[in-house]
Amino acid sequence: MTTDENISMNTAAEPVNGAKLPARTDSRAVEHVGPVLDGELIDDTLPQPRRRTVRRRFVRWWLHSPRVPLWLKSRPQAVQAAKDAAVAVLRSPWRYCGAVVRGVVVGVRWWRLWVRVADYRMAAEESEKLADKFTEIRELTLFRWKVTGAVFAVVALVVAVVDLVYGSDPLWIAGAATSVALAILGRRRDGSPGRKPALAGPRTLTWTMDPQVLVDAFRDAKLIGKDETLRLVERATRVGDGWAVMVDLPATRKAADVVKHRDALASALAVDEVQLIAERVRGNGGHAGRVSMWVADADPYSKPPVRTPLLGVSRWDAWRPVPFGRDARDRRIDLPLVWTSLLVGAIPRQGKTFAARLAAAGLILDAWVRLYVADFKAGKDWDAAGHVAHRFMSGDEPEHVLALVDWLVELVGEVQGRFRRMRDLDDVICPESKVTPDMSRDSALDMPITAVFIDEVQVPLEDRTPVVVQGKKVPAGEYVGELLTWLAKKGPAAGIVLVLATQRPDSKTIPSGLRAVLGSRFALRVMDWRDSNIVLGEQMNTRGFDSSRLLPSHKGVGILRPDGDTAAGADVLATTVRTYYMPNEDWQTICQQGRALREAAGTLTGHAAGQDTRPVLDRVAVAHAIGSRGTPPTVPAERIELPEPLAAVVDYLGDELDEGGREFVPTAELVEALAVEPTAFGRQMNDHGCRPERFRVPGEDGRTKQVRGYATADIRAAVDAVAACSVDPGGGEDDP
Ligand SMILES: Nc1ncnc2c1ncn2[C@@H]1O[C@H](COP(=O)(O)OP(=O)(O)OP(=O)(O)O)[C@@H](O)[C@H]1O
Repeated sequence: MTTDENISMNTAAEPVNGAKLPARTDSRAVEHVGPVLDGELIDDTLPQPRRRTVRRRFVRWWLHSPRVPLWLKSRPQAVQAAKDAAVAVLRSPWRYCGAVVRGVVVGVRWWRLWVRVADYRMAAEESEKLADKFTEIRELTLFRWKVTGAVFAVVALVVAVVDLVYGSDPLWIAGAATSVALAILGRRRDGSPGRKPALAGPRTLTWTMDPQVLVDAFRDAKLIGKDETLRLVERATRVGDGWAVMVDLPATRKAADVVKHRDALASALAVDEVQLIAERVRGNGGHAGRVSMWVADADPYSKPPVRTPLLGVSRWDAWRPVPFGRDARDRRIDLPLVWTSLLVGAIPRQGKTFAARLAAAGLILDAWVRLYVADFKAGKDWDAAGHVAHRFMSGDEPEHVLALVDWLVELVGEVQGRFRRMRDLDDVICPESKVTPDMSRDSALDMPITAVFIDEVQVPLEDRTPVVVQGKKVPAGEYVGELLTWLAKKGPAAGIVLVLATQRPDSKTIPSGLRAVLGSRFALRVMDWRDSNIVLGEQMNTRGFDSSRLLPSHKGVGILRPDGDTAAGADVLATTVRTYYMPNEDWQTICQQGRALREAAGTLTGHAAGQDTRPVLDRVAVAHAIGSRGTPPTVPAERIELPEPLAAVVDYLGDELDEGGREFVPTAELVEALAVEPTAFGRQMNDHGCRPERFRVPGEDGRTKQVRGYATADIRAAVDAVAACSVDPGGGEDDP
């Protein structure tokens, strides 16, 4: 580390996050810093070069050589191979007997054809000369019968003689040799017609023993061609309550197609499609044609639901993915929430609220998380959250929608404030323009993770109550959509987590702009594939993920498309998950625990602390942030009465006042149009904060000239300021 003499390390810097951080300050005093050492940072977590010994080279070759069988490389594969061998040995007597019987049948069939001179007879028939050749064929048949009788007689004689002379031992040996010959004759051969037995019992188990059945299933499902075959990468092994196998498809066949046509494969394997999990193996160990399959013994979701593990924990770190549910293979699926947002969609009574509450539970158990909960279902489901939430409301009236608009405006202002403050923080505390775990827990910085839960978000999004936004009436729902889109886009980096649940995941209700910026999606059962795509994303049904195919009885089961890694793997696009079961009493316990944690940490604020403050609305800042609309006075338009001459100016300008319309309007034009006295008009406009400015405009002769006038942005701000003053004092309360 080198140092500049004019700069010293101020060891008495203010403590940040409990630790003293060195801060650089200018100082004229020269401070001795001891010897100056020069060094280099080495990251010893990276793979370091190792000496290549003969043993290492051999081990490397052994592990990578395609000539060494897989069961000699991996312990689980060896165990499975031993099990398969034991099963094969136990089954061998039956298989042998079966082969001998088939050999006898094949032999007898062959003999019948020979004795009836079938080939000659057929040829004669085909050339329509059977009548001519009849005598000849008959003689030959008689002769062959005689040969057969003679052979039998000779064999019987030989058996009798051998028995008399040498005893029964040679006969046993001959019998054994004959049975081997018959078993070879009757062995199962690919493509031998009439020799492939119909499979009895569940095919699920058969393919684990006989890979040929798996190949046939792939062929039947038209995932590979008639002449193509599969390569087993890993033989079938027992994993959880099912069987797992990894296969390589023939060249040019795609694993994505197998995932897409899982239903056909499930049918070919005679299992329900919920029992079959097919995933493309990605990354280093995989390629575009490698598929990992897992087939459950029974419907994995018919088991009783599992309670959330959060019940047993005393606290949770919101930065850790929250336990969300379990997949069919019973792997735990955790959902990362910070730095992303979540959309939950389903038809009624499928477990949306339960899923959203699971996400909330993890955040509630972190005392540093600030919660905004808006329950437009207006039921009891979210009531317990009122004990921990900074802002809470439950209801589905227009006044609740207007209150939500105020919350969102407050949050947009909050996000902007956080970005401004982050810009001023040094690189040690804030390395990027993103909230870090330490920052979120530093009360001096006041940037806690802020989670916004909106249940039945379609209610505010469809609300038609007109609100005046920058002098123009817009439906409240449209404005909520814009604010949510902005928050979902910019909020995550500033520590805002949006969780939206909707009963109507259709394209009209959830604006496409909003959907596009919601990082994580969870689709429980919906009516058709279009709705499923709206929640999960475009074309997801063609990639094999369609939540309309989930069964109605599978409550809490949905397709999760996470924004980040899950236990199913970082490269897995989506997984079917059954959420943990968290009934109301567990939810209440968690909320009480969250309250106790907040009381202990001194972070209980707002509604939960009995201080329902009005949202802080920085309308001008929001106007700049949202861009398209400007400042949002969240009161119904008809309730606003603009004073003169502002009302006349707004009327006169109409749509031209909108952003994207005129930039300024000359004073002379207004005076003439409104027929007002110029000095009084100027004074009244000044009272509303509109001061005339000089603007350069091109004149009729082509030259630029200066004109006095008003900026339309100033007029818009004046309108919004009046609207803000006319907000009904009860209209913005948190819990109306
Ligand atoms: N993981 C789960 N395991 C088992 N049952 C569940 C699970 N999640 C939800 N359920 C059941 O599904 C029912 C409906 O859940 P929930 O109230 O969350 O549905 P919803 O989709 O929010 O319904 P609505 O649209 O009517 O508000 C619950 O009463 C619960 O019994």
